[in-house]
Amino acid sequence: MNWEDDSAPTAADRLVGTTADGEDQAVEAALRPKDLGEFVGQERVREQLDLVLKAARARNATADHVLLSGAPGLGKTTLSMIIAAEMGAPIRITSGPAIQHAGDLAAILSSLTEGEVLFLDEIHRMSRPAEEMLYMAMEDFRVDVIVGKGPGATAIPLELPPFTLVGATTRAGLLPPPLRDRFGFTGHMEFYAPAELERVIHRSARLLDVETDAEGAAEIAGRSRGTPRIANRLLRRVRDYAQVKADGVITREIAAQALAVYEVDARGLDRLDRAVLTALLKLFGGGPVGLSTLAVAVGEERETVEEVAEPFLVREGLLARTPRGRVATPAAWAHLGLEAPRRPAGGAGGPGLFDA
Ligand SMILES: Nc1ncnc2c1ncn2[C@@H]1O[C@H](COP(=O)(O)OP(=O)(O)OP(=O)(O)O)[C@@H](O)[C@H]1O
Repeated sequence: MNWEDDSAPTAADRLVGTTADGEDQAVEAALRPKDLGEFVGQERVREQLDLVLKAARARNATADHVLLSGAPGLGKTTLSMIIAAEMGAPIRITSGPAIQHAGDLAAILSSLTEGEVLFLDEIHRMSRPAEEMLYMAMEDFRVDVIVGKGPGATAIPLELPPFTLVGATTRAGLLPPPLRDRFGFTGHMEFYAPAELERVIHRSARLLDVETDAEGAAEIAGRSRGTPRIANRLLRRVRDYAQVKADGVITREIAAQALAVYEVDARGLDRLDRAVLTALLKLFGGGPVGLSTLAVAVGEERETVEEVAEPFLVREGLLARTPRGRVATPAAWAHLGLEAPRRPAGGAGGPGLFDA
């Protein structure tokens, strides 16, 4: 396999992408943990949430509104379903972008039943008027429905049954403070440690009826970028490989071979990530180089490099964004098996950013 193939890498349909495609959605439903006990990792959020829910149950009350923040695929939807299950309540699922008008939200809110959980994904992308309606609904369980237009418009108050709003966002910082303050509990979801992802993989393998040994699960976990959604997706691709090329059992060797075919390397970098790093190292000597130049070099849009490839490379400590441009770290050279050039200390170009 040739990682440095010339053809342009593409961001579409990434095996290590964080959004769920059609296949993911179908399988994810079957793989979702059903209660807090089954939910792997996120110890602090789980423990705090457990208290919130137990206390609400003891008071025979509806649970406080919950805000879950964190990257896609870390389990926010799963946790909202668990909250409903633990409260013995039904759940309604919608998302910020689906609520364009305050009327859309009023229709949903007015049809909720007592104690129901309303899961609002991407809550930071809701329209302003809907957001303002939500303030009152969360606090007073009441909305004002505006009837008519202009000077003749009247507000008709509508009582709502008590409900629990579970808001999810990848960008907690984008939420206006009045909205953030109305949540009784905020849980921040962290990326998962490899050992936690191994547990996710063993659990999913059991549910999918695939035999996986400890080392096989560890190999997949190490390439899953701290994200259960990616771990589950890689597991399914490795399962295919194990069935077609071997006896169906996932070992370290089989997992490594399978993921080499899919171009996901030992650290979870895919073709696009590697193309960006390779260009940075080989064409620009490790940088600094401007984002636009780097994007042209890999034949991608600026936004793709900045929003799709870079966040993980930065998180992994392979690339740094500096005021002078993108710079590779020593770990990047080591990861691609290349030797960093020695820069003359204090020479013409000034001292290298990572000179000893
Ligand atoms: N803690 C966990 N334990 C076991 N499986 C998990 C855990 N968290 C997530 N998963 C699995 O990962 C997949 C994605 O989870 P989920 O849909 O809840 O993520 P999300 O954070 O809501 O993503 P998005 O922001 O894209 O909606 C699901 O199949 C779920 O079963």
